[in-house]
Amino acid sequence: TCSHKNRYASLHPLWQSPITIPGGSRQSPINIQWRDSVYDPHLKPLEIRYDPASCLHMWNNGYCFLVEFEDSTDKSFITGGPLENNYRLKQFHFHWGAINDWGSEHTVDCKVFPAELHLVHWNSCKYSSFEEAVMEDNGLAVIGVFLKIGAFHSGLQELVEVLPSIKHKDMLVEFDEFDPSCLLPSCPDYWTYAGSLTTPPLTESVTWIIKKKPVEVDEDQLEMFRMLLFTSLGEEEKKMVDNFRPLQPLMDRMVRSSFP
Ligand SMILES: COCCCN1C=C(N)c2cc(S(N)(=O)=O)sc2S1(=O)=O
Ligand SMILES: [Zn+2]
Repeated sequence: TCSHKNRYASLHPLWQSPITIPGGSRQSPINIQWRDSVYDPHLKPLEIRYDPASCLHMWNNGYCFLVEFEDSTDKSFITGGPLENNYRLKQFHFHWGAINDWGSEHTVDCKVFPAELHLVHWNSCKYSSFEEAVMEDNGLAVIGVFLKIGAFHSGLQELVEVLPSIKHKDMLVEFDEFDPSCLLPSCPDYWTYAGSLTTPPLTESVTWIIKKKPVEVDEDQLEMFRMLLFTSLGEEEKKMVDNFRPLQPLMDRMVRSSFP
């Protein structure tokens, strides 16, 4: 197991006692042990089709900030990769730390990244709504992208500039014409495994697709995430940081790689 540095010391009440759900056999996040992952030559390339016009708004839900998409039709979706069907984009959000030494949910060979992007999609072929898909096997597909400190990211800057307007829990702002594919690395390589939501309801309905290559953002951009608050206007201010779940046991799961 990875050394549990004091990155778990100051977690959001949600994760003070890492909630383990009774009978959970495929919980997320996990440490991806590169040498234990199995190359699967049958994995297809992931196809990503996002329409910037389907972007609706950005809001602070008291745990992270998220950008939500109009999902009444297959305007923005993914298919291919490990997926049997089309999965419609519902929202994307991030997890990050109080400092750059930690923040990601998944780790690779116990390496922690300062932040992690999650693009949440639901199986619009098998289910008629996101709410239904969240509870069902193979209902969701989440793409995970690691963030590392490096060059300024012009696409991310469009999000960063809006953060001050959603500083407090439940604040929402209109946001449109944003194409989240600008947040993905150009390298197609990924790992995939069967897992769960990393926040309540922790349902075991997620096909995880974790990109091998991180994207670079600069430290001022990541520092802007930390100006957000978990708390509502008028409450005692609590900075929105360390909103990641502790690592969960792999149990008898296999992690497949799309690359040899
Ligand atoms: C009916 O909706 C129930 C709420 C479920 N959702 C809320 C989250 N916090 C959430 C976290 C997710 S994560 N961190 O596992 O990607 S995906 C996801 S979500 O599927 O969008
Ligand atoms: Zn997430």
